[in-house]
Amino acid sequence: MAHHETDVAIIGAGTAGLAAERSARQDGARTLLIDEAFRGTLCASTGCMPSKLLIAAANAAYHARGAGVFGVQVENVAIDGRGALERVRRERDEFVAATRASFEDLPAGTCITARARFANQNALSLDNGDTVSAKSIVIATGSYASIPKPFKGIGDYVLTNESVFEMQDLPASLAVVGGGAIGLELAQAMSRLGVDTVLFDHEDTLGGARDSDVQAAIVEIIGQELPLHLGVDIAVKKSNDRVQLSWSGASSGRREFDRVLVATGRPPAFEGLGLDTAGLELDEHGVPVFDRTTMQCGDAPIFIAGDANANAAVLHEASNEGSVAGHNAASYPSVEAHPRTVAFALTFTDPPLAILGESAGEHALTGCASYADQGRAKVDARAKGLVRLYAAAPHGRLTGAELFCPGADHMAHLLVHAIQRGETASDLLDMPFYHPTLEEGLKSALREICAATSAPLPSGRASDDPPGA
Ligand SMILES: Cc1cc2nc3c(=O)[nH]c(=O)nc-3n(C[C@H](O)[C@H](O)[C@H](O)COP(=O)(O)OP(=O)(O)OC[C@H]3O[C@@H](n4cnc5c(N)ncnc54)[C@H](O)[C@@H]3O)c2cc1C
Ligand SMILES: NC(=O)c1ccc[n+]([C@@H]2O[C@H](COP(=O)([O-])OP(=O)(O)OC[C@H]3O[C@@H](n4cnc5c(N)ncnc54)[C@H](O)[C@@H]3O)[C@@H](O)[C@H]2O)c1
Repeated sequence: MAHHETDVAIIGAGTAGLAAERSARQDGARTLLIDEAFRGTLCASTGCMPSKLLIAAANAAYHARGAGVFGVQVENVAIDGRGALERVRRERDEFVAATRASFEDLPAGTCITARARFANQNALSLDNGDTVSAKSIVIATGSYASIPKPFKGIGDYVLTNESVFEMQDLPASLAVVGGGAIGLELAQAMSRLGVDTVLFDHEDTLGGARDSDVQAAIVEIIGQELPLHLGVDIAVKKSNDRVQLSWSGASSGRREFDRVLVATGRPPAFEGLGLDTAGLELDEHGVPVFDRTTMQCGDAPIFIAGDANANAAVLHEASNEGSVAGHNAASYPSVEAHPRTVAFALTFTDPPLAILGESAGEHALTGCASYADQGRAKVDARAKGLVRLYAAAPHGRLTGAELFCPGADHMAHLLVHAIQRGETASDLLDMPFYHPTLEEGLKSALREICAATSAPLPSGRASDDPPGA
């Protein structure tokens, strides 16, 4: 049992906590990084990286099967489920090892392996018996996979992002419950890997898209690959060696599956943290009320970053928030506001879904481009989906976008950077676009916005596209 005194104590060594520790230390603070296990970040171990590795395998299978359209015959495409999952884990383990190696680079004595609990606003008690006093504390405890009650009673047959990548082989059939980012990505990947997959959601929307045309496109395009049951209530029970789902609502039915993957949201991980003893104001979901520009909880010497604040649960936000939290924790009671970057979320389906900036809103000017007939997309035999751009009158300053089309993961960067720089549709059209590319497809949406504003099409630039653009 030891007592530790420090300037900044950080609870949680994930992406947010590591960024917080680094920035507080760079500001000259003494730091302590407390984690229950130092397993490596969620992103590397059970999040971004293994999911993208599984998607890569799935897309390899999909493209091999689809090569016939180009006159390339690939016979007998077979999925080695064990091999696919082994590669996921092998590559994933390298990402995890790199994260773990970064713990070892921290100054000696920085890391404490224990679960932390608030004793008061400046003190923590650890489950190894140690105590910590700190001038300020950063909460970076991440999130956990919530499992709705009915699914809790069926043991190992229920998978989450924590167990799905540990399977030794692919199941023959899989129910995916929850059509958010995790459910959509993994359902499509499993289906492409030959698993008989069905996706369920109690809402009638998928992937968090706010635009009804984009929603309709997601349902149509993903629905061509696997059955979707949206707007349904689901009951579940174990049935011999399988799981039986019954659903009712917008559709109804009953079916047995080998496994069920639950992806119904990830609330903040606050269990045992003693937030009540920290004297913080909590919102209706039990999350400390905090300032998005300083990451400070009220006026307390406590800061919160990453999935723990349930605000923007994606990696680059966890990293930036951690950096701001660490900086302000080090300088507390003086804190500095850092403007947020434009909201940016990608879901790595095929085609990918990108949601940027503000939603359309009542007064937004909108521009639409279909990718069902877009030149480069047709060349690549992946012509589907659409783009919706939003802009503010009177000049057509870009404010947001939703893309569900080939290349959306890359084109979204171009657009989100333009939004953050305050550029107009006309400004973007003044830039060169190469032919034939997916980016060219954005021009018709940008022109639509220009046509509705006082900002003219840039002079000296083509107002039409060549055939095949
Ligand atoms: C399947 C999946 C796929 C994803 N894909 C993407 C993607 O492609 N792109 C993207 O941008 N984002 C993606 N995300 C989201 C992204 O992974 C998270 O937003 C990000 O990793 C959160 O980082 P964090 O630091 O907040 O949490 P974590 O990395 O989870 O860190 C929290 C740490 O806190 C520790 N901890 C918790 N409670 C305590 C306590 N009381 N005491 C001590 N330690 C504690 C935990 O052990 C853990 O190490 C994905 C998430 C999932 C689940
Ligand atoms: N590509 C990425 O960046 C990426 C990938 C995966 C996850 N993530 C992050 O992880 C977070 C969590 O992902 P998620 O997909 O678990 O959550 P989510 O909140 O995005 O989606 C949960 C879905 O489950 C549905 N749902 C909830 N309870 C249900 C029930 N009882 N029955 C049926 N459906 C139910 C909801 O309607 C919703 O569609 C996301 O918010 C995202 O920020 C990001």
